Amino acid sequence: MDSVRVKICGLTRVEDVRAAAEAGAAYVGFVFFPKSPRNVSVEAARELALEVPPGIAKVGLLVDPSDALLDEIDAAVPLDMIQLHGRETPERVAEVRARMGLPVMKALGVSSEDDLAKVAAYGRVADQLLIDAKAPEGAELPGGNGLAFDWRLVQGRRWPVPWMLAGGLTPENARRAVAMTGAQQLDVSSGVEESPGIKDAGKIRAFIAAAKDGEAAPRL
Ligand SMILES: O=C(O)c1ccccc1NCC(=O)[C@H](O)[C@H](O)COP(=O)(O)O
Repeated sequence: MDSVRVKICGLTRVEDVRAAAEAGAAYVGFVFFPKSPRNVSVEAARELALEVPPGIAKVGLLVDPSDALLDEIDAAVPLDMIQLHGRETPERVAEVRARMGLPVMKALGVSSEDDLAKVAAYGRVADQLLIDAKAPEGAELPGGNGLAFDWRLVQGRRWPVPWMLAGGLTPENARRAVAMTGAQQLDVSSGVEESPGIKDAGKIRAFIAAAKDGEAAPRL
């Protein structure tokens, strides 16, 4: 079995990019969402992206982006993947994918079985799915809230494309998350922070070690 792959999302500092790379992250994420404490400007994202060693995928996270913003990012930031974390329709996912010429990961917020009905439609247009906890009603942020959903909802499920588990993951629960859901990819943001937008190198290391260890654990 391949090793579990981890995405460290919401990086804002060069030292955090280095910590993620040294710890063995497979993906790093940059958030373009002004209301987020993890928001980075296009210029800052470019600087951070240039620090990422080859072999680690650089993901740009956007929420219902305009074409103008996509074009600005495309011109300046060397990304490998786009993550769409808003209310993008399957048609818009396909448009963004074509416009950027990059693979797209579509985030789906989950709180009940009904939310998983969208998997088939998005699986036809997205390259990957990010299965995250649904943001609470009225929340400022559509993701990065440190909330988990009931992992039993994804146990034993077959997926049309590769997927990542997200939402409320921490160094303490990452091993169990892998063992329980069979996820081969985990995405984390607030669970490896010392404060919003500021990552903790020790937590990043502990998270990635726990995620990889989960693979060897008996399935729960
Ligand atoms: O992290 C943010 O600030 C953010 C803002 C707007 C949309 C999405 C955002 N984060 C999404 C992520 O990819 C997170 O890693 C994912 O939701 C899990 O977050 P957490 O529960 O904090 O680990």
